[in-house]
Amino acid sequence: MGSISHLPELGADPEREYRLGIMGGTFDPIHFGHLVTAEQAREALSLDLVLFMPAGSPAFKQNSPVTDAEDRYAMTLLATAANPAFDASRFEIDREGITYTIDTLEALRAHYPLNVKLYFITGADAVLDIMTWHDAERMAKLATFIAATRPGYDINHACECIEASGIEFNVRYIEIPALAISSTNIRERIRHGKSVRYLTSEPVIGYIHKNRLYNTDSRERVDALRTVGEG
Ligand SMILES: Nc1ncnc2c1ncn2[C@@H]1O[C@H](COP(=O)(O)OP(=O)(O)OP(=O)(O)O)[C@@H](O)[C@H]1O
Ligand SMILES: O=C(O)c1ccc[n+]([C@@H]2O[C@H](COP(=O)([O-])O)[C@@H](O)[C@H]2O)c1
Repeated sequence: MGSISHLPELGADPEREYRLGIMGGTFDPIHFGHLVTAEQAREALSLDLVLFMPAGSPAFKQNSPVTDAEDRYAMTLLATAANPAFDASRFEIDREGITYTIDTLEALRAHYPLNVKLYFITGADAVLDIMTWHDAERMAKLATFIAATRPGYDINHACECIEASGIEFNVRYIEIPALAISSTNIRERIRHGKSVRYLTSEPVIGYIHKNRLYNTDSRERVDALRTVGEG
């Protein structure tokens, strides 16, 4: 499974409880919806730190093309750099195979002493199907799930689905300022030459343009190279 390198120190004082937030996502690209969600969760649950964890090979996106993990990690690093309570982790992108949250939570649990509590942050869409995630019952024992409201998704419905599953998830629901931003929409806008300013941070936008991510040009370039390679 591999160890988690470069992890921040937490849990040194055995008399104190520490709270570690994990913001998991594909982050293709990371945007202000992710950052607001993490920051509001940090404040609402008094988290000591939020670790942004780009998924290496997202379990539910096996049939969709996903941008190279190094690019998604670089953008995550750029977007989180200015917040002292945020950190970006390579753990899931350095792991081989399909990325399952259970593997990450088990590794974090083994790494930190028990006075460090784990909080996995999700939006209302992702939390809706946590009962179908790999090894959901074991996962439910390792972390509290923070479910944040997201425009277009019904948090009450998510709540009902989780209850109906019969798995005893510990879920905390939080209301956050609504930002109807998605990575899909950002990718679409770039493909059509539209502005993505104020949907994600300037350094992320700079990185996208410098590396020609998401635009038709780069897609055509990849296809052309593939054709040459095959020919
Ligand atoms: N605007 C938002 N408000 C609240 N939560 C969000 C928002 N965007 C994403 N999230 C949450 O962040 C986590 C990671 O999301 P992800 O990286 O898949 O972004 P996405 O915008 O949903 O991407 P895509 O459009 O490619 O599916 C998920 O738990 C998701 O619910
Ligand atoms: O472990 C699983 O089976 C699993 C299935 C779907 C999603 N997840 C995690 O949920 C987070 C959001 O996923 P996504 O695909 O919406 O970006 C991310 O950390 C994923 O690794 C995890």
